[in-house]
Amino acid sequence: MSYKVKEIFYTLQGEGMHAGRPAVFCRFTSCNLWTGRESDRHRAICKFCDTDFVGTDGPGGGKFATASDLASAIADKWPASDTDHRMVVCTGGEPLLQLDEPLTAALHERGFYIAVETNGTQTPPPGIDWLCVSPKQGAELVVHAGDELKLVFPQVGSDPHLYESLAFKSFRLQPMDGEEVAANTASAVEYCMTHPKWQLSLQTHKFLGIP
Ligand SMILES: C[S@@+](CC[C@H](N)C(=O)[O-])C[C@H]1O[C@@H](n2cnc3c(N)ncnc32)[C@H](O)[C@@H]1O
Ligand SMILES: Nc1nc2[nH]cc(C(=O)O)c2c(=O)[nH]1
Ligand code: SF4
Ligand SMILES: [Mg+2]
Repeated sequence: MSYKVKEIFYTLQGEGMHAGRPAVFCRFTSCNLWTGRESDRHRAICKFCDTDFVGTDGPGGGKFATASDLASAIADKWPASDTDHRMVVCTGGEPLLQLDEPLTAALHERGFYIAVETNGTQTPPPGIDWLCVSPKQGAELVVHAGDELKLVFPQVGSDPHLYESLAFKSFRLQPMDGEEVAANTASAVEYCMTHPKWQLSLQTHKFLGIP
C-alpha cells in the first residue's frame, strides 16, 4: 500500500499525556469526517477541526510508495545524536485510513514508540504503542478501548459521562479552540474539578508557538 502524507515535522507533543515529549509528527492526508475544504465545513460531521490535512504539499509531505520509504523519511527527522527516545505521532486527517501493520512494523524496526491520534471510527492495526481516541459527535465510535480518551469540550450531545465506562487509562478534556476558546477552557477546568476522573489537556504547542 502507498501512503499520502501532508507533512512530517519534528516538534514536542503538545497535547495529552505525552505533552512535552519530543516526537516526529506524520500528518496523513484526508479524513472521513470532513473534506478539509472550508466551503464544506458547515456540512461536515466534524465541524471544529483546526488542521489543514489536504494534499501532500506540506514540509516533508508527499506520496510514499512503501512502508519502508515512509518510515525512513520519519526517521530522517530524528536528531542523529539520539538513539533511545524515538517517538512518532501518527495524525492527520484521520491516520487510521492509511496506517497499517507493515508501517507499524517498519517504524518499530527503526526504534520508534508509535503514538496515534484518531477519531475512533476505524479499527486500529496491530503495533500501536499509545492510542489516543478523540470521539466526534455524530460519528460512530468503533474503538472502545485504548490508552487515552481525549474529548474536545464542549460538544453538544457528547456529554463526558457517555465515555466513562470505556476501557481507557486516561480521560482528558481538551477545550475546543476557536472563537470561544476562553469560555471553553473555563468550562473544561470547572468540569474537571467537579468530575475528577477527567483531567485537562491543553494544546500547549499553540501558546508555545511551535508546530
Ligand atoms: C486534527 S485531529 C487529527 C486526528 C484525528 N482525526 C482526530 O480527530 O483525533 C488531532 C487532535 O486535534 C483535536 N482537535 C481538532 N480540532 C480541535 C479544536 N478546534 N480544538 C481542540 N482540539 C481540536 C482532535 O480532536 C484530535 O484530538
Ligand atoms: N505540537 C503538536 N502537538 C500535537 N498533538 C496532536 C496534534 C495533532 O494535530 O494531531 C498536534 C500538533 O499539531 N502539534
Ligand atoms: S476527525 Fe480529526 S482530522 Fe477529521 S475533521 Fe475532525 S478533528 Fe479534523
Ligand atoms: Mg494539531
